[in-house]
Amino acid sequence: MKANNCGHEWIVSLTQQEEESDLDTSLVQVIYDLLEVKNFAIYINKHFDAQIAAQLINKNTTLEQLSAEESLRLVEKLNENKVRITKQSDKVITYIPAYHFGKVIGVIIIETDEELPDRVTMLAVHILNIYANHLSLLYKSRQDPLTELLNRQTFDKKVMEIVSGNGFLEPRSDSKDTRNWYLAIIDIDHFKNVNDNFGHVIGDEVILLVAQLLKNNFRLEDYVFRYGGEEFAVLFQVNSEQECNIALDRLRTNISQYMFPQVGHLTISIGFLELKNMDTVSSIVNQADLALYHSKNTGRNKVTPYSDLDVSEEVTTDNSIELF
Ligand SMILES: Nc1nc2c(ncn2[C@@H]2O[C@H](COP(=O)(O)OP(=O)(O)OP(=O)(O)O)[C@@H](O)[C@H]2O)c(=O)[nH]1
Repeated sequence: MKANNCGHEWIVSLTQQEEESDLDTSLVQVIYDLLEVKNFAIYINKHFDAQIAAQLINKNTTLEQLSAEESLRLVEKLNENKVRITKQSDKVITYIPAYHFGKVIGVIIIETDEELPDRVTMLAVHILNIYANHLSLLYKSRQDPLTELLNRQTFDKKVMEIVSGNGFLEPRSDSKDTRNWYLAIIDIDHFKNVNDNFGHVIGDEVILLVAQLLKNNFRLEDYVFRYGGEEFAVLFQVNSEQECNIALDRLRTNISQYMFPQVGHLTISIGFLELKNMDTVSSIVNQADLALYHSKNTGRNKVTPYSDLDVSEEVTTDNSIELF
């Protein structure tokens, strides 16, 4: 895709993307067209969070890949300089930062024989700005407005991406061992009483506080969703079902000990399962749901693994039935 001098076609190509992965593909193509060299690597922090390492967008780069620590350090360094150029033997390395609201959220590293013309560097800066703005819009469209957790539409997509092995969610980079993906469905117990006794505004505040407690109890790279009104879902990686049970039980205890303003103490019920050998989002959710119902039906304030259920009578054979 060639562009005229102002890069109009490139801007159109970036801003028409509705999926993050398509936006990334478009950025890689645009940068390639602009530079006319293949020796570049694009690192972007998709979480807009300085504590999380920027991830490599063009995985087939010919440049040596940075570790998480190196990319964190590089992004931090670029906060002090706009574009940075270094010379290494006969190579020129150009670092072009990607900004979002004044914060560096990523970088393009380019290796060339000669210094890049100023016009090319400036166009790359502008393209990265447009990319970052569009990325942030897509990011916001995936969030629930009250809690800023990921929304239900994003949940379906992410589960599908995990079980289809499309690699949208990568294995945790700091672990050598194999971690598996788990889904937990979490529901506030007797939440109707909160609304009835304290009103919907306090009810909303409770939902917001539970959302924050959930976020605090999981890692930044885990995915926490507002699944429905007072229902939440979490996709996260751990080594074993036992480890998963311990983590979720810790969350259950933390919430039961938390003093909600005006309302006092509340509890949550949880059902969870490992994501494996399952093909539809609804079958996965149905199973997590059955485990959650078990927690509800056996006294609430509990964590139930789906694998603990005697499912012979309970599992529906019709995957189209949503139990939520
Ligand atoms: N304030 C507020 N309430 C909501 C929201 N979404 C759903 N609800 C309320 O959440 C309540 C859910 O009630 P139920 O499904 O009966 O469940 P529960 O009272 O939590 O009881 P158990 O789940 O059986 O422990 C209903 O009263 C809904 O109106 C929301 O966004 N804000």
